[in-house]
Amino acid sequence: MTCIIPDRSLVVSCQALEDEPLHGSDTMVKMAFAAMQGGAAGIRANGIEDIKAISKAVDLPVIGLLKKDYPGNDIYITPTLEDALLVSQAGADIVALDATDRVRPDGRSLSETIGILKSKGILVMADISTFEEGIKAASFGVDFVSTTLSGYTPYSKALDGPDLDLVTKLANVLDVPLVAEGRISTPDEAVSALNAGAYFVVVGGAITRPQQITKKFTEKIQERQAKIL
Ligand SMILES: CC(=O)N[C@H](C=O)[C@@H](O)[C@H](O)[C@H](O)COP(=O)(O)O
Repeated sequence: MTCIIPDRSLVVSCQALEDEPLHGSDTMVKMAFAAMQGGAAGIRANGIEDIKAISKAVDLPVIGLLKKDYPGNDIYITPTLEDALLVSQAGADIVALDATDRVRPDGRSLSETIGILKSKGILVMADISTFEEGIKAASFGVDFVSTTLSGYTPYSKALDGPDLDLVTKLANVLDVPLVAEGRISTPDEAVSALNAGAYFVVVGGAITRPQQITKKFTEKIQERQAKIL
């Protein structure tokens, strides 16, 4: 399969929600530029404005998503077909969507949603949380399966680091590229995910969320203080 994102490469997720200090398309474009200068092969971006701005300004493939809350529903990554179409129209080269085994807010099944997107020639990344969800999403014809939501559904295990077990198991059986995403904090963890069979890795907070990076330092320093006292 020809892929617009090279094998064994790094995609940087440049996202800042409204309540985060770096929120805003100007900042996210700068983050994406910085990622490109560092050698990233692609960008993952959230929200119509950020997707438009980044895909216009940065010459890298963009994996787009739309984080949106629907009252009474837990799905928040590109929850509906309409959201997915908006992401595609905004200029995303690949549309990432929640592909967990949960009821979608628009009442469409996952297979129907994927089927419609594929009939329009849209590349789809399935964000899953378990092995079974990965197998199911692949059978519905997605182009990529990503471990994005492992640890973020009530029925998946929340680990401190990346879910390398899930990466290994899915990479072994899937015919479509398996993407390792979620809690990859160091270059060594990224390499471990590639060694486990990931086609490419997506790294977010460890590169683009300075408040998260700072917290790692302050926590270590506090731990040291606690040992001394
Ligand atoms: C669970 C969820 O909502 N993940 C989101 C998906 O787009 C982003 O907030 C993450 O930053 C992205 O998946 C990369 O992961 P990490 O920031 O851990 O490297």
